[in-house]
Amino acid sequence: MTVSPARLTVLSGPSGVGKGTVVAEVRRRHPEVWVSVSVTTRRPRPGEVDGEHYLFVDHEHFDWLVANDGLLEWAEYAGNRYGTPRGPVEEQLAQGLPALLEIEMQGARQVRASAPDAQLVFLAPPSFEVLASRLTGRGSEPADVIAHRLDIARAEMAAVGDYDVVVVNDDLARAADELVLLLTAPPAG
Ligand SMILES: Nc1ncnc2c1ncn2[C@@H]1O[C@H](COP(=O)(O)OP(=O)(O)OP(=O)(O)O)[C@@H](O)[C@H]1O
Ligand SMILES: Nc1nc2c(ncn2[C@@H]2O[C@H](COP(=O)(O)O)[C@@H](O)[C@H]2O)c(=O)[nH]1
Repeated sequence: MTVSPARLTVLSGPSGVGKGTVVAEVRRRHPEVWVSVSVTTRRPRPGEVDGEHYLFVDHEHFDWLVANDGLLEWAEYAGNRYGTPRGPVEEQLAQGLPALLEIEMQGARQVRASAPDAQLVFLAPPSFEVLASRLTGRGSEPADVIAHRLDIARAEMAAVGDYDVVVVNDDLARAADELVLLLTAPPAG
């Protein structure tokens, strides 16, 4: 895969749309694609590995990272906090290599404000009903958390105009194809 010159790409979209699944498919095809590992105060789900899926930290550690400018962006989402460690992303970009963040909307807006050249990609579901069924079918959250995430999803879907590109995740292979193209496209301008 020939990647574009140093470029920060943000993949965002409602919980359950398939961001993690599409990124995993892209990395299955192109293991060299570098994806940031976020910190979170959320508890690990069964099967999630510390340092691989997330860096799982307590609230004190998260506060310390915020106070010491250790996060490129961070947000509170559905009762937990999530953030992108600044150092690894800056090191990647400083080497002229691309970096991919998989984050929610508040964080995407912060990246836009601090890095206007970043490419913001919105992963959209084929319909709200499909989104609800994917989130429920994943079986990782109780019903009240799913309802909360779907409420947030309504606001996120309404903000699609904030993004540079929309990729519809109806078919996994095609959505992955589109993300690969975006990661290899030269920066606009
Ligand atoms: N194109 C697709 N077709 C059918 N099912 C899909 C597709 N993409 C993802 N899924 C399924 O949808 C569910 C949610 O996917 P995933 O966990 O990747 O979403 P996510 O956007 O990363 O969620 P979160 O933001 O909560 O981490 C999973 O069960 C996954 O297998
Ligand atoms: N602003 C940020 N959002 C992030 C980050 N890492 C993940 N996320 C997003 O949080 C929600 C919930 O994730 P889940 O793993 O609990 O389902 C989802 O939209 C993620 O994309 C981050 O570093 N910053």
